[in-house]
Amino acid sequence: MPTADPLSHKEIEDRLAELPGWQLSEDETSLERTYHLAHLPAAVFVVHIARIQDELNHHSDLTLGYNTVTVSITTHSAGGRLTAKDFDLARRIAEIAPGHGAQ
Ligand SMILES: C[C@H](O)[C@H](O)[C@H]1CNC2=NC(N)=NC(=O)C2=N1
Repeated sequence: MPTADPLSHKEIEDRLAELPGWQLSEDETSLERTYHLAHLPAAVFVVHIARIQDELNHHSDLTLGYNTVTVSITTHSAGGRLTAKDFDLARRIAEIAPGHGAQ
Protein backbone atom coordinates (compact mmCIF):
# COMPACT_ATOMS: atom_id res chain seq x y z
CA MET A 1 0.00 0.00 0.00
CA PRO A 2 1.80 3.16 -1.17
CA THR A 3 1.96 5.77 1.56
CA ALA A 4 0.29 9.04 0.58
CA ASP A 5 2.68 12.01 0.80
CA PRO A 6 2.10 14.37 3.74
CA LEU A 7 1.41 17.98 2.69
CA SER A 8 3.66 20.87 3.67
CA HIS A 9 2.39 23.59 6.01
CA LYS A 10 1.93 25.95 3.04
CA GLU A 11 0.09 23.34 0.98
CA ILE A 12 -2.23 22.77 3.95
CA GLU A 13 -2.85 26.50 4.44
CA ASP A 14 -3.55 27.01 0.73
CA ARG A 15 -6.10 24.18 0.67
CA LEU A 16 -7.69 25.21 3.95
CA ALA A 17 -8.33 28.70 2.56
CA GLU A 18 -10.64 27.07 0.00
CA LEU A 19 -12.66 25.23 2.67
CA PRO A 20 -14.56 27.84 4.70
CA GLY A 21 -15.76 26.51 8.06
CA TRP A 22 -13.09 23.79 8.26
CA GLN A 23 -10.14 23.96 10.65
CA LEU A 24 -7.01 22.10 11.62
CA SER A 25 -6.64 20.15 14.85
CA GLU A 26 -4.24 21.66 17.37
CA ASP A 27 -1.38 19.44 16.15
CA GLU A 28 -2.29 20.03 12.47
CA THR A 29 -2.70 16.30 11.87
CA SER A 30 -6.44 16.40 11.22
CA LEU A 31 -8.92 18.44 9.23
CA GLU A 32 -12.12 19.05 11.19
CA ARG A 33 -15.57 20.58 10.98
CA THR A 34 -18.74 20.39 13.06
CA TYR A 35 -22.00 20.70 11.13
CA HIS A 36 -25.27 21.64 12.81
CA LEU A 37 -28.64 20.12 11.79
CA ALA A 38 -31.57 18.29 13.38
CA HIS A 39 -30.89 14.80 14.70
CA LEU A 40 -32.49 12.57 12.08
CA PRO A 41 -31.20 14.65 9.14
CA ALA A 42 -27.79 14.43 10.83
CA ALA A 43 -27.99 10.62 10.78
CA VAL A 44 -28.95 10.69 7.08
CA PHE A 45 -26.01 13.04 6.42
CA VAL A 46 -23.67 10.54 8.13
CA VAL A 47 -24.87 7.72 5.85
CA HIS A 48 -24.30 9.88 2.76
CA ILE A 49 -20.79 10.76 3.97
CA ALA A 50 -20.09 7.07 4.58
CA ARG A 51 -21.05 6.25 0.98
CA ILE A 52 -18.67 8.91 -0.35
CA GLN A 53 -15.91 7.62 1.92
CA ASP A 54 -16.27 4.09 0.56
CA GLU A 55 -16.23 5.51 -2.98
CA LEU A 56 -12.98 7.40 -2.26
CA ASN A 57 -11.62 4.63 -0.02
CA HIS A 58 -10.76 7.36 2.44
CA HIS A 59 -12.56 7.48 5.80
CA SER A 60 -13.01 10.10 8.50
CA ASP A 61 -13.96 9.74 12.14
CA LEU A 62 -17.62 10.81 12.33
CA THR A 63 -19.41 11.78 15.55
CA LEU A 64 -23.20 12.00 15.52
CA GLY A 65 -24.42 14.31 18.29
CA TYR A 66 -27.91 15.48 19.31
CA ASN A 67 -27.92 18.10 16.51
CA THR A 68 -24.38 17.93 15.16
CA VAL A 69 -22.12 15.87 12.92
CA THR A 70 -18.42 16.28 13.65
CA VAL A 71 -15.98 15.19 10.95
CA SER A 72 -12.29 14.57 11.64
CA ILE A 73 -10.08 13.54 8.72
CA THR A 74 -6.44 12.39 8.63
CA THR A 75 -4.48 9.93 6.49
CA HIS A 76 -3.57 6.81 8.47
CA SER A 77 -1.20 5.50 5.76
CA ALA A 78 0.80 8.75 6.10
CA GLY A 79 1.26 8.16 9.82
CA GLY A 80 -1.70 10.35 10.79
CA ARG A 81 -0.64 13.40 8.74
CA LEU A 82 -2.63 15.50 6.28
CA THR A 83 -2.53 14.55 2.58
CA ALA A 84 -4.40 15.61 -0.55
CA LYS A 85 -6.87 12.76 0.07
CA ASP A 86 -8.06 14.45 3.26
CA PHE A 87 -8.88 17.65 1.41
CA ASP A 88 -10.52 15.73 -1.45
CA LEU A 89 -12.87 14.11 1.08
CA ALA A 90 -13.55 17.41 2.88
CA ARG A 91 -14.46 19.05 -0.43
CA ARG A 92 -16.91 16.27 -1.25
CA ILE A 93 -18.53 16.61 2.19
CA ALA A 94 -18.71 20.39 1.82
CA GLU A 95 -20.43 19.90 -1.55
CA ILE A 96 -23.26 17.74 -0.17
CA ALA A 97 -23.74 19.58 3.15
CA PRO A 98 -26.11 22.32 1.89
CA GLY A 99 -28.44 19.69 0.40
CA HIS A 100 -28.77 18.18 3.87
CA GLY A 101 -29.40 21.53 5.50
CA ALA A 102 -26.08 21.12 7.34
CA GLN A 103 -24.43 24.39 8.40
C1 LIG B 1 -6.94 -1.00 2.85
C2 LIG B 1 -7.59 0.39 2.66
O1 LIG B 1 -7.39 0.79 1.32
C3 LIG B 1 -6.87 1.41 3.53
O2 LIG B 1 -6.91 0.99 4.87
C4 LIG B 1 -7.52 2.81 3.44
C5 LIG B 1 -8.93 2.86 3.98
N1 LIG B 1 -9.35 4.21 4.37
C6 LIG B 1 -8.43 5.11 4.80
N2 LIG B 1 -8.83 6.28 5.37
C7 LIG B 1 -7.92 7.16 5.85
N3 LIG B 1 -8.36 8.29 6.43
N4 LIG B 1 -6.62 6.91 5.78
C8 LIG B 1 -6.09 5.80 5.23
O3 LIG B 1 -4.87 5.62 5.19
C9 LIG B 1 -7.02 4.83 4.69
N5 LIG B 1 -6.61 3.71 4.10
